[in-house]
Amino acid sequence: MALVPENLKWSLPVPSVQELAIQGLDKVPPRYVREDVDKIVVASTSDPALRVPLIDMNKLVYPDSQEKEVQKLHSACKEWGVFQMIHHGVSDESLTNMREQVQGFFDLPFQEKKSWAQKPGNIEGYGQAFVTSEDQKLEWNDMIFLRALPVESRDLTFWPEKPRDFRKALNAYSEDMRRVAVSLMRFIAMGLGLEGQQYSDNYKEGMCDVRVNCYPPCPEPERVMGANPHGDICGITLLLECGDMPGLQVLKDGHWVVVEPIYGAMVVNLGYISCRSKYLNYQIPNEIYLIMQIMSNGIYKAPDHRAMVNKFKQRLSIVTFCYPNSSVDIGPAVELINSEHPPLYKTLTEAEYFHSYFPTFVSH
Ligand SMILES: O=C(O)CCC(=O)C(=O)O
Ligand SMILES: [Fe+2]
Repeated sequence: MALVPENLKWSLPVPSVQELAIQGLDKVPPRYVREDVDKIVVASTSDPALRVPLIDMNKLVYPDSQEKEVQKLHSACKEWGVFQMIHHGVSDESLTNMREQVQGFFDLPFQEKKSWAQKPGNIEGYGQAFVTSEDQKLEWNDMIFLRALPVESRDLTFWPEKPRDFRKALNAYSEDMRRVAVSLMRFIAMGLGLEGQQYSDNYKEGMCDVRVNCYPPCPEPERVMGANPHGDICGITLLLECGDMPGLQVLKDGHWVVVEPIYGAMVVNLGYISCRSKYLNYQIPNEIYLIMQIMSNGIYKAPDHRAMVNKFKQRLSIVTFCYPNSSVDIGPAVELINSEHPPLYKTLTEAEYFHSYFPTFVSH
């Protein structure tokens, strides 16, 4: 059973940003202008210590390099909550197919894309996310959000049939992403000193939602947000860039750090159930409850991140939110609890987890 907060279940219709962008405006409309864009940005190239960690899945797998790489993964999860991962095992063909289909979809005329538009009362489909009031500031972003796994959760009325191979590519890609989550969880658990297999098994039948973000070129990129600062509502997020233009930024020690795309790498971030009313337009209590953070009893962090946009180039990102199986209880790993480290979180079923912290969450 998937759970969605009431106020995330629908989005008010607002203009397509791609359609706005082709009008050749020299100023952005007032609803997109943000006076609060936090400008403390540190380019990752300026300071090696502020470069997002790089993890090599091959090194995690091979016995000779495993111990060292697991340690590296552990510090990445602890200090950053985000890393780039190479040699993740997904074929170039699957990545390329998915990129091409996604690009092809956003290249369709607006009227065609609208065939798969969001509908009232439903979060899936093509449109703009989380617009809940007429005076809310808008993000410079069009997107399509689809539940991809388990297969029974799919609603094909929202799955584009154009380009022709979109559905096929997404089907294969989502299975690939779940496999990556399963392998990676083994090593994340090992980093915490846990027996990896069980945590990895927890993701085998898990849910995957896919969101493709399209950030069109913007006449005043420094005055808008592509995606507001937020944390992801899931276990782990796997992000694939479609090109080489940076946009994603991660908050680290008070600085926004640019994540420079590495061709073929995935960006992995630990997801949380978050709630910074400062950032979000919807009201959720002011605490952070993080699936990974709970599992690690507070050892790991979930990063706030945001997306910035570019004056001349469109950017596309393909984001997969992976969750553990819905039958798995969410709570600190028992192995991490002892008299020196009491549990920081209660153990709850998935349903209790959503309901107790987020009274507005309802099942659908
Ligand atoms: O496009 C990006 O770089 C970030 C997108 C994101 O954070 C999300 O969709 O949750
Ligand atoms: Fe995100």
